Amino acid sequence: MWRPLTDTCRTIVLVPRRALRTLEGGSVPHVTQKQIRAVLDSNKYKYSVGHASFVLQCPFCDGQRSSGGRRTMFVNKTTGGVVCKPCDVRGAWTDFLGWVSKSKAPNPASSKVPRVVPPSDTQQLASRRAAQQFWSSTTPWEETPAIIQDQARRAFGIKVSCGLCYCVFCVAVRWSFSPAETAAKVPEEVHHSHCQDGGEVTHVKQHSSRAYDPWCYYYLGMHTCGKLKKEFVFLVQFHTVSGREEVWCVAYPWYEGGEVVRVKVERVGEGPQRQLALEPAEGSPGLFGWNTISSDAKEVVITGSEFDAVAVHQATQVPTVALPSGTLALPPEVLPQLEQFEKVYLWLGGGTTARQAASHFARKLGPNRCHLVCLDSSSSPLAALNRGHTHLMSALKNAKPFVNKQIVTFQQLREEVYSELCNANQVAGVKWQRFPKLTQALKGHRPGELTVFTGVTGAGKTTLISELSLDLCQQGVATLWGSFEIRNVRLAKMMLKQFSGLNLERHLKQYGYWANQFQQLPLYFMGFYGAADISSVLETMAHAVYVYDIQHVIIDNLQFMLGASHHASLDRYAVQNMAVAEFRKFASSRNVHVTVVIHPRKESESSELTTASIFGTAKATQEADNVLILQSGHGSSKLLQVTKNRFDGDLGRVPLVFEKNSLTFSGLHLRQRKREGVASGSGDHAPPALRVVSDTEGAQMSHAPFSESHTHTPIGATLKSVAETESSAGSRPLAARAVPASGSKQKPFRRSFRKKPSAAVGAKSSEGRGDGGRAEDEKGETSGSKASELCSDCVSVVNS
Ligand SMILES: Nc1ncnc2c1ncn2[C@@H]1O[C@H](COP(=O)(O)OP(=O)(O)OP(=O)(O)O)[C@@H](O)[C@H]1O
Repeated sequence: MWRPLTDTCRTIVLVPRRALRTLEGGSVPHVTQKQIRAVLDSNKYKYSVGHASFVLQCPFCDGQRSSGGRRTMFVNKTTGGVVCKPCDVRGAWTDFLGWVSKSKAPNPASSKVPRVVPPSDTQQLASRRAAQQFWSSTTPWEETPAIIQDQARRAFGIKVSCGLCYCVFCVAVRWSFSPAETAAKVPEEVHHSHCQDGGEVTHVKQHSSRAYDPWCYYYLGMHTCGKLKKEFVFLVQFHTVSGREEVWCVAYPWYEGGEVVRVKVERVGEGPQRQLALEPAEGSPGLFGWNTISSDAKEVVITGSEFDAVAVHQATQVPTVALPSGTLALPPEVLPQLEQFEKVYLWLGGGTTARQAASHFARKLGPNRCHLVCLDSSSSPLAALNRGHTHLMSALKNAKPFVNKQIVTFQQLREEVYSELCNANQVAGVKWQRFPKLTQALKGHRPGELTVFTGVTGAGKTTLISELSLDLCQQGVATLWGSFEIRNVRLAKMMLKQFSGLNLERHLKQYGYWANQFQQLPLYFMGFYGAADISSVLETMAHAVYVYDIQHVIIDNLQFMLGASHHASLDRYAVQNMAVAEFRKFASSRNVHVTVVIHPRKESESSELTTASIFGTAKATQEADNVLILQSGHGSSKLLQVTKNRFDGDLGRVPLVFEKNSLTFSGLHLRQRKREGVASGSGDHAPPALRVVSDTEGAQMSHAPFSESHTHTPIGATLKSVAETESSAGSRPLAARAVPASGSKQKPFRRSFRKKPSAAVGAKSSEGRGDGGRAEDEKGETSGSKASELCSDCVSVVNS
């Protein structure tokens, strides 16, 4: 039977692990390749020019630690960041300069230069030990209950087409072995008849000339030896609102130097239940499949998911690795590992998002060696293999070189155009979940566009744009905020309220819980405040796009950024036009969406703003792809007007209602409750469900040993899945435990719901389902007659 949960098989922290970071204004290291070369030359370092890095013998490696390692240091060409894996030295370019000046060695390669930054040996060893201990506590696949095996196959889309071991899922098992463990003897020749699809049988021949063959090893392990030592499915705990929960996960090891250094874990489940984790939580990202790559391999396939990697490898036998965060990011930390390859195939899937990610990654990897693989317009390698494709090898052969030229022909664009036609929905961009009417007008948020956003002073521009960007960020759009008008602490506080849907000043005990969730968003802030030099802002943006794969940059606002004093000699309009042109260029060349807030010129307060009201010349609106205007209405209600939409021309008005407790304009929480009351089952397209926890629970969770659990898929959706798990497990509904805030005796929400029988039912049933605490909670927070007015407004927005 599968192993019971032990202390060693303990809880893990969900990924992507991202901290909210501030990119210090002006202090982002700016270095050119010329400068790096000059420093290396002047210090007499011998180096070669790699694809993404300069490669040199590490001057910091000491004999002991680097034994067996390659003593190779990589200096990133774009950032100047340095890495030497054997001695675990890593740092920024400025660190490197500091070490070099300290060493003052006439012959640095041979002298004893003090190692400056690496973590202590004990730290590194403890981290590796934790990973290996975790890895060894996995439960063998063949010992997992059949029901879990089926669930896992279904969840990961793995079609088992034969009764033997040669399905993709089984094959994946072999990736869990270290080279030492896999030194098994391979029989002279083994024939498998597998992957039957529609009557077609693919015969795979294994040759004895291969010292080690993954598939045969599994074959031997399973059928000759009868038992495997380690597998990759095991039991792990996740922290939930109700406490610890035991769930099945698949573990993907990241190897370095022949040993497991970290394990990525994916929860077995469908849709929003898919969660990721890393053990240990702290450490560098790695590549799945690295242990299968020989040091002299000259080509590699990079996929977005682990099972895609296995599928490609199975079908083509070409060295293949999977990225740590799929199509979301290519962390610079893994670039040195990929330096050895002269040819890199990027096979991230067939959709528009995958294509865009592949193009972005190709620029980071060095465009000249990159080839883009696309089997057809929508399928991943695994899906293709499941369909019985025997053409994965020819897809690799037909891979197109990455086009990074000024002149292209239609022939080169032909497939991309076809893919866009097939994936019209994806091309339209990421949809706002909180603002469906905005999605209806703009269709989505697309990379490479410039949005100009305006509204009168104090209308709520920052508040609204914050919620709009948060909505996208929760869906995985990596976001960089440049707030030149209000400090980052205030901005983050506002976003946290919008994220939790709570007035956290009244629920301080829940701060830890929500902060832990919020911290996992791919959200970054520039450290500028007040006027700033546009070139430093652009440099910071470029750095963030390279290092953090930023997809959305917000400049709030342009007038504050430009300031008055900076360009006294120049016409203000000219300065603004220049800045707008730079942002336009940045958006197009980097394929990043840039949103710029611009104040309007002073106009009569009674009249509505128009496109022509935007301060400056017509340049800003001409350059923009989208123009959004926040129109002030009566009381707390406002309108967001779309006055320009270059994508498909649809214009429109989005009704907004300001909710003071959560500083939101979307009415998300009310809409959520109403839907749960009216419709049964929310489905995949439901907006993220945020939930209320009681103060006591919040406090417990924020101090719990693994309270930093976080999600890969939109956080709200994951929390919702947790709620479902809870209620299905028959645990006490959360609403019953939620502590209502003290205060007002009014019941505005309940009253307004009572007007509509279906909504009233919903309010009641939502209590039973675990989120009704919010109704109790909010009734204490929403005060005065405005509250009841707000509530009926929101219901009407929902109805509309
Ligand atoms: N509809 C609203 N009703 C009441 N208060 C609001 C509304 N919208 C925003 N606020 C509040 O008004 C204040 C100013 O909002 P915000 O900073 O978003 O406006 P802004 O348009 O960006 O201002 P500025 O013109 O100074 O840039 C904030 O405290 C915000 O919470």
